Amino acid sequence: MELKIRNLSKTYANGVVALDRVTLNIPAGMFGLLGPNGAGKSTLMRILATLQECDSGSVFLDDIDVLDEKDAVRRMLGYLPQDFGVYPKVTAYELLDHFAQLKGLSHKGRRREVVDGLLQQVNLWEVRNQRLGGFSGGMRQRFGIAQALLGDPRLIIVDEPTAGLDPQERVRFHNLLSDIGEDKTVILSTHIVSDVADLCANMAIIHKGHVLLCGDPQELTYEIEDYIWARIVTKQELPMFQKRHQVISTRLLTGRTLIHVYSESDPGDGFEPARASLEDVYFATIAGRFNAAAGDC
Ligand SMILES: Nc1ncnc2c1ncn2[C@@H]1O[C@H](COP(=O)(O)OP(=O)(O)OP(=O)(O)O)[C@@H](O)[C@H]1O
Repeated sequence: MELKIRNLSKTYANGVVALDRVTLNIPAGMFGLLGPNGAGKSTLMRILATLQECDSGSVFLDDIDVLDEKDAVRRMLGYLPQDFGVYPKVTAYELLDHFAQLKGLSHKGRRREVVDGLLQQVNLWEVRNQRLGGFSGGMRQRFGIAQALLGDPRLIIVDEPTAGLDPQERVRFHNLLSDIGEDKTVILSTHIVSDVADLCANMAIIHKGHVLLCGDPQELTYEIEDYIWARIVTKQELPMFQKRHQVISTRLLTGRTLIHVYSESDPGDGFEPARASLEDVYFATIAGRFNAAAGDC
C-alpha cells in the first residue's frame, strides 16, 4: 500500500500558508514526518485523515482518491489526533467498547473479542476497569492507539503522540508502534527527532509548509557524516563561533557547550570530525544547509 501526495496546498483564512505544494510518497511501514511547531504537520495529518479540506493537489491511497472518496478512506483509517481527549469518568473498557460500537461492531460477542484483544495489545488489560481520568499520559496515549486500531485499519495516522511522555512511557509507546508498523502504513508526525530515529524506515522533514528532505533516516545520517564537526566552547566564545561557522546545534555539557557545525571541508578553529546523528540531519536541513534528496520525495 502506498500513499501518493502531489502538490498539496492549504492556506488558512488568515493568510497563513500551512502547506505549499507538498509532494510525498509514503510506502508501507513506519513513516516519520518531522518538523518544528507550526511546520504544517497537523494540517497535513488532518487532510489525510479526511477531516479537513485542502485548496489544491491530490492524494491517492493506492487507487483510492483520498480527497474525494472519504468514506472509503475512513473504513481503512485509524487516527490518533494531537489533542485526543477522553471522558474521565468512564473506564477504559467502557469507552473502547463504545468506540467499537460507533465503528459498527454491533455483534456483542465479536465486539468483546476485539475490545479484549486490543486492551491486551496496548498493555491496558490490568487497568481496563479503572477510570480514564486517573490514567497517566502514556496510558492515555496507549488507549488512543487502541481506539485507532479498531476496525483493523491499514493506514494509521498518529499526530505528535509522544509529546509530554516521560522516557519510560516513550519507550513503551515506541515498542507498541513498532509492533503495529510491520504490516501497515503508520504515519507518525512529531517534532522529536529520536521518535523517528528509533522507529521509522522512511521519513520527511517539513518546515514552513515545504518538504525539505525525505529518505531513509540511516542513509541520510550516513550522507551527512563527513560534514559534521564538533568542539567544546565556553559561553563567552559561542557568539564568535556562531558568526564564523554554520552552527547547527548547541548542547550544554557539564557547564560548557558542545557545538556541531556543518562544513563540507575542515573548518579549522580546533573542530574535530563528529559522529553524525539524525539530529544533525534535522538541524542542518532546517538551517537550509543540507538537502541531499530534495526533489525525490
Ligand atoms: N485553523 C487555523 N487557522 C489559521 N491558522 C492555522 C490554523 N491551524 C493552523 N494554523 C497555522 O498553520 C500553520 C501550520 O500549523 P499546523 O498545526 O499544521 O503545524 P504543526 O506542524 O502541526 O505544528 P504544531 O506541532 O504546533 O501543531 C501554523 O502557522 C499555524 O499557526
